Amino acid sequence: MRVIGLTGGIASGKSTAAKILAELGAEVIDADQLARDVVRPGEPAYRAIVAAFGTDVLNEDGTINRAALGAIVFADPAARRRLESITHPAIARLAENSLAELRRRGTRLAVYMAPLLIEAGITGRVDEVWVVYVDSDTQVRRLMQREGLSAADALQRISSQMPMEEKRKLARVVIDNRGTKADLARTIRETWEREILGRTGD
Ligand SMILES: CC(C)(COP(=O)(O)OP(=O)(O)OC[C@H]1O[C@@H](n2cnc3c(N)ncnc32)[C@H](O)[C@@H]1O)[C@@H](O)C(=O)NCCC(=O)NCCS
Ligand SMILES: Nc1ncnc2c1ncn2[C@@H]1O[C@H](COP(=O)(O)OP(=O)(O)OP(=O)(O)O)[C@@H](O)[C@H]1O
Repeated sequence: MRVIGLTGGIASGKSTAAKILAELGAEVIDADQLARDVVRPGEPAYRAIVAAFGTDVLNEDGTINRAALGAIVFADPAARRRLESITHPAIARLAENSLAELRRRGTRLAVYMAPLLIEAGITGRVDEVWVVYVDSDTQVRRLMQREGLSAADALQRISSQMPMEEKRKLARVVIDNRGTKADLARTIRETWEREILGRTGD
């Protein structure tokens, strides 16, 4: 099974790109979804978060208040690293399980979509890295639009990740998402034809 690690900055268009890849036939594993799964009440990571950050980061129903936790960790790198030290090992375990299950089913092509693929040092677990790229003005604009954040908050989130210009240097494939969504769909179809259909002998 070939495993593509799909990454890029926050709001670069990874989820949009992954949806198109899934339509073309790839099996997609989404690290952001795994990050939600590992912090469900009752999970070890949930208990560790409450021990580290207190009950202020909980909703009334006991689930994690993601906006409250996000406000803490995106403003404080030490707190963010603390949260990552709790969640990342659990996310990595679930990702390995999902990949193993896909292998058992005889899947040919899997996409592991992870915003922190490079920062978390897990590029070694995928066969190649694809980066979805946008310039920083576009990134800030789309992030503000999607989350209803101020420019300052959007920039704070972006600066908690490796700069896109550095990420793109580490990629086998750079998917340019500065254009429209239709442009993105066309770029991905072309990439699929070149990188997937064109390399079936691998
Ligand atoms: C901080 C949290 C609670 C915010 O939740 P929220 O629902 O607002 O955002 P969501 O999880 O959908 O993430 C949105 C985007 O934020 C960025 N992001 C998330 N966590 C981080 C982080 N630790 N460092 C830098 N960027 C991050 C990613 O680009 C991600 O796609 C949540 O992101 C979280 O638990 N993060 C820690 C786990 C993690 O590292 N997740 C990334 C996937 S490996
Ligand atoms: N080419 C495009 N033109 C206009 N808007 C776009 C384009 N591509 C994506 N978007 C929008 O930009 C936002 C970010 O895209 P998306 O959610 O796919 O990014 P992401 O990289 O998965 O983000 P995150 O890291 O936060 O999970 C979304 O609101 C999406 O609809």
